[in-house]
Amino acid sequence: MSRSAEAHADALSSTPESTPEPDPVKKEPVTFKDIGIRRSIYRALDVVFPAIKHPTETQQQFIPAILSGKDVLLKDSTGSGKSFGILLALLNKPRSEFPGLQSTITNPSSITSLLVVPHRDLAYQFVHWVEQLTATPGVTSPRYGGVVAKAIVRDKQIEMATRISSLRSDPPHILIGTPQALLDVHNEDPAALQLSNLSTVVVDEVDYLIETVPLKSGGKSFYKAFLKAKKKIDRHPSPTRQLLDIIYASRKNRAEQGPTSTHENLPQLVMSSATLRKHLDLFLFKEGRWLRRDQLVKIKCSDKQRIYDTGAISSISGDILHSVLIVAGNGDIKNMSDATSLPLISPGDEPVTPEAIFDDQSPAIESQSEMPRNSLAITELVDSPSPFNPDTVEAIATAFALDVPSIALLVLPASSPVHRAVYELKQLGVNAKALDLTVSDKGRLHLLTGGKTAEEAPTLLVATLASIRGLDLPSLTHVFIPGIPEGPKVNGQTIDAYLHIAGRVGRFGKGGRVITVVEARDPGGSHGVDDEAKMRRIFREIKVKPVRFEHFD
Ligand SMILES: Nc1ncnc2c1ncn2[C@@H]1O[C@H](COP(=O)(O)OP(=O)(O)OP(=O)(O)O)[C@@H](O)[C@H]1O
Repeated sequence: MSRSAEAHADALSSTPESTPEPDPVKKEPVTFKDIGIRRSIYRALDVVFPAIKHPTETQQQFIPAILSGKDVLLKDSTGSGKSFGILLALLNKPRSEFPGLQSTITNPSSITSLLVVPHRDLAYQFVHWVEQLTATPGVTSPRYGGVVAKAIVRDKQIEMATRISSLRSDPPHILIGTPQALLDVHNEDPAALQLSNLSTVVVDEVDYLIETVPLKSGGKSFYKAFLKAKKKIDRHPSPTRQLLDIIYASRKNRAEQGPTSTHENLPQLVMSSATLRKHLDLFLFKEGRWLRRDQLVKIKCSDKQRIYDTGAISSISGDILHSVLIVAGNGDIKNMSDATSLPLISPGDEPVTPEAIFDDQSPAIESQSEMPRNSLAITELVDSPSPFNPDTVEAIATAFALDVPSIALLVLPASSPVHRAVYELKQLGVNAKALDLTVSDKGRLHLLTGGKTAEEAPTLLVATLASIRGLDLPSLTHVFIPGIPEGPKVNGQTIDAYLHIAGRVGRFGKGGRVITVVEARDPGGSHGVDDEAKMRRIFREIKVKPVRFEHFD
């Protein structure tokens, strides 16, 4: 890496909690070269991603930090270039040597970085970015020494033995995998992942992959619930926790015995998400102990989120319009009562401070499982009762028909039957498909590059939250959410879920629309607070003014 990048990273590490002031002397925009990215990569960027001209503010901070070998804890809004920037940093690293070559490994190359992601579509997105960048002449320099990236995900089609032999014969420079798939390989053949020789470990969407129990002050009953939840997690740690415990076992053991050594030969650790709550932060240091406190750069660029007088919430990306449709059960579909077509921020409203959200300490224990693909036969679909409210499905189909030009995404609650929703939407004439980037190269290319296939009717992709985190689908314009995301209660988990779902649109200068469809309910009825009021609370928390969806009353 260049000296300037090194100096930059050192400066960051000396003030780990703060964002460094921009250099007042340098007026020219910072380039990828300035932050230590090597020539072949920034030239490939010019060719393959011509819109990516300069590193974003966050990338200017975390790329040099990663290149300098520091540990990094990164939080910035969805679509701010975290994943892409991390990948550039990993590509930039030289390939590690494999010490003490083992006779069983035929290729002397070693795995330099391990990138842990929550679901397989995100793994394929990373591989796709690598393929695009390295297809450019000059980028696949001999320094990679073989395969640049490979994905390891749970896949019934690929035998474990095949996976392992592929890793052993052609270990990639960057191994991208879902936690359970990686753990499966490790359990079968501990040497295949080369965990003891890694230079970098990245956990993307870390708050999803490492479960923690919020520390909320409260009465005895809360404390009891807290202890119970904590015990459960400790007894059954997520695959990501297990993997990190294996990789950083020596650091953890030493920490239990006394002060940590800064000279351990363990990989740097990078953790990233758009939402990182305090209890995870605390856990990472107090109990996880995988990170090195004295070698840590913390980057939290939350101040870039702004509200516009359109009512949209935005990062450095485009505006996102938020609407809520209420279905009444008699065929009525209307906008939520206080949505406005000329939204204004009232003078008393403070500018958005997502730190308030960051500090929220609400129960948030998500399922850590890798989402199995729903693959029910059509007959089973028809015979089983629908778990969906038909009015909600109809409202989504109508809104889709009226407003979506090309591609929209419907994000169902965790463990909802995706194929059932696809089936029901198709019955209403919607060109619905389960989101699956593995289906075909053509389909993947279409989705990941935003390419248009003019002959195809507008498409509604259907997925669950577990399989859309971090995904970047450039041609997406609309996101639909049936009901309170990860409801029924509104807490920190709900708000994070909404932010991650909404964040699939409005990325890097593009606009987008998020439409939540909720049922009208009697507030005094058995459900207590109605869903419209819950949506109002979510919008208050994220400082968003809902706007009317103009096709309805
Ligand atoms: N420096 C840049 N300039 C312009 N576009 C960029 C830049 N870096 C990344 N992008 C583009 O921004 C989009 C979002 O990037 P990315 O997926 O890395 O965001 P993210 O912060 O990881 O989002 P999420 O929190 O949802 O995972 C991608 O299409 C990527 O190509």
